[in-house]
Amino acid sequence: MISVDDALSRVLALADTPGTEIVKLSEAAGRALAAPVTARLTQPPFDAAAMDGYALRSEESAGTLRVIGQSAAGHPWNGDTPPMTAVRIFTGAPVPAGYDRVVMQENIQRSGNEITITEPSNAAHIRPRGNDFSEGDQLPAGRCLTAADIGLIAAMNVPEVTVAKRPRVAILAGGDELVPPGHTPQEGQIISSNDLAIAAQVTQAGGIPVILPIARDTESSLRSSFASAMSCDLIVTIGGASVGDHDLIAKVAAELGMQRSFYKIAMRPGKPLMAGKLSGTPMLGLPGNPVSAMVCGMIFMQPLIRAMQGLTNLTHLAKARLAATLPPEGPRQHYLRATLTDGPDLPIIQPFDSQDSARLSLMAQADALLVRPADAPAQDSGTIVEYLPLPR
Ligand SMILES: Nc1nc2c(c(=O)[nH]1)N[C@H]1C(S)=C(S)[C@@H](COP(=O)(O)OP(=O)(O)OC[C@H]3O[C@@H](n4cnc5c(N)ncnc54)[C@H](O)[C@@H]3O)O[C@H]1N2
Ligand code: MOO
Repeated sequence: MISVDDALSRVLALADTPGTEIVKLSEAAGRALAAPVTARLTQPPFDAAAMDGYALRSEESAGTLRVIGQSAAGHPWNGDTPPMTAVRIFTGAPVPAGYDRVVMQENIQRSGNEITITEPSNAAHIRPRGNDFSEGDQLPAGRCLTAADIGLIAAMNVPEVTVAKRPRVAILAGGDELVPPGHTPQEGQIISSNDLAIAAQVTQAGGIPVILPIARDTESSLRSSFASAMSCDLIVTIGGASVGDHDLIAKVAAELGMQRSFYKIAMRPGKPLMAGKLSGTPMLGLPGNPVSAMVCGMIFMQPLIRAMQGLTNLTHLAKARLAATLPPEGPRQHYLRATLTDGPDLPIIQPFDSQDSARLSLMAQADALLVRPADAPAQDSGTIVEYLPLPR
């Protein structure tokens, strides 16, 4: 069995260079920027007032000044600025040439057309031209566009961006026991939840989930499901990955010519994970236990979907102090469902007593996956350990 790190590099190696498309800025939030954005102008384009007040010369600020006009946002003052004068100015308006300070109106006494400063200060209250960015400045590709990015690109006067196409991800759940939510299960049947949970993870990672009808535990049913999955950019199967008589994914995929990258990894939960390519399309075979499927979805599938959009993966392990004593770990890297509470220096992490990979209720309550390396020694309560935060 290969390690989790080795498996992750092999999974990421399945990603091709993403296809791109151009979208309007109003459609671009959350998309992966695929080409750098270059500012078409300088911002602010002029020295701008940062306060409502009066523009004047610093060296004349002790005297009485004559107000000769006004500069408002969108309506600059274009007249002269002779000595011992000031211009009424509003936030965002251009500071007329010749002046080097804006004094807030609260700090000025005005009588008719004359002002005197009542509370001197050295603050200029001017945003210099180019203070934010300059024409030609670039926002680099390879980032998932945030609200702030969208605002910045708009301010750069760029109305459209080149983004990676969202990968379409076929989700193929199978099992004779499964019926979709909303149906009344007959004897021996359960509700299919994995396909929907994995679809939600696909969406979170920027992909488009295509949930296929639940396949039966027969080779012909799986073959026809694979056939409908082939139009997608990634095929994710769930279940049927283990060694039972009805676990047919590996067999059918192999018969269809799957180029297997690996099958079975030193991970708990998630041992029967498989990965490879089917007719050039990346394929991941997730285990059927609901928590195993989700943990593998988070550790392998979501990074792959991000890589397919040209995004680098930032899996930050955070640190916490153990609230319990843990026994020595086995030969697989273990991801334990756990809760987090505030602690004096680091958060306190408490793994659930049950780590049954079928218990979705505990997965939904968990704040974190406590990551224990394979063969880790026993650890006392209070030891610093690493965890992956779960999305909330
Ligand atoms: N003899 C062995 N048995 C098992 C091994 C092993 O090494 N030797 N590995 C165990 C591990 S670890 C896992 S994980 C599971 C994975 O098995 P499969 O991927 O073949 O999954 P299934 O057998 O199809 O299902 C397992 C479990 O999950 C339920 N399930 C499946 N699909 C869904 C779905 N869409 N929604 C909700 N629940 C689903 C299914 O009913 C089973 O209860 O194998 C162990 N066995
Ligand atoms: O790996 Mo299985 O995924 O332990 O339940």
